Amino acid sequence: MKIPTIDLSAAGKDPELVSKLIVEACEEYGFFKVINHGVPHHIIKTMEDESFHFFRKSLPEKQRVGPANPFGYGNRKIGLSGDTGELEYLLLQTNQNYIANTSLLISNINDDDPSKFSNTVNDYIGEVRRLACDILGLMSKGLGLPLSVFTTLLTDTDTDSLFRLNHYPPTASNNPIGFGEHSDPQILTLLTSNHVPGLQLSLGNGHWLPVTPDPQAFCVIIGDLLQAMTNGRFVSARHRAMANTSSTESRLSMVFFGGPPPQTTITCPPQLLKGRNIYKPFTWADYKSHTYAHRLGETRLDHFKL
Ligand SMILES: O=C(O)CCC(=O)C(=O)O
Ligand SMILES: [Fe+2]
Repeated sequence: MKIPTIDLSAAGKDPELVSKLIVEACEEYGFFKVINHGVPHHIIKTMEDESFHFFRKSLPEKQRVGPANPFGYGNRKIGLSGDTGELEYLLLQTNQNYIANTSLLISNINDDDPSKFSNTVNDYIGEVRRLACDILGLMSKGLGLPLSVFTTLLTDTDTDSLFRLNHYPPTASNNPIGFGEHSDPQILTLLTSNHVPGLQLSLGNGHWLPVTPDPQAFCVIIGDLLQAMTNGRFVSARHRAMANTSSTESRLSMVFFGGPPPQTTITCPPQLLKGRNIYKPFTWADYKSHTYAHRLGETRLDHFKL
């Protein structure tokens, strides 16, 4: 079993081939890596530096940006339904007002330049959103759909995308789990991490495939909404992160979750529908309420099966 790695620079010359490889990876794993993705290295590096700068602050300082209810700084508690893991995180909405306000709160702590964090986050999000749209465009092409069916959901002014910084400090705790098994609820996730390992992909039946960390690559993870919009043809990948057992180094993952405007109806486009619908139509707002009310590890999409 090997995680597919797709060279996006080949899409210029042979978009049909790259689209086909992406569709195959989405059907088989719901998970693949992309390289030569065009996100400049310095944008990723600056985001990583700013993240570590934040996580190095004292606990009471970080807690001023929390609790994550659901947004802001969180420590060990994941979500509001009792899940826990060996990590701390910062979960952010991606709209500019929210980023500006959070950045003020963060920079006030140490009298940092208030625009530093917001500029870094905005630059990063701009790049990963562009990358997410490139990938969604290639998926649509591979599925024979109009190119914009999925991308408009992320470019709409009301797009409900999130950005999450996960910090896994070295831990001697007995809890082996950093971030428990789950699928991401949105459309598409783009994750990059530093070189410390931890991420694992579920192969079903209790088997897990460790994902070799590659700071030059992005992991692309299919979310529940894309599984519903393809009527189950694409699978949302179940994954988890193990606690960081390195003795000295911290693990950092930076995760963009591309989500649609809350009132978007999620259903399979007629051109793609073969046979009958597996899922009843629902809005993203409905799906979020359901998600927040349940445990991380539940197969939340099953609730919307017909
Ligand atoms: O940190 C990781 O590698 C996984 C994090 C994750 O799955 C998430 O934030 O949804
Ligand atoms: Fe995830």
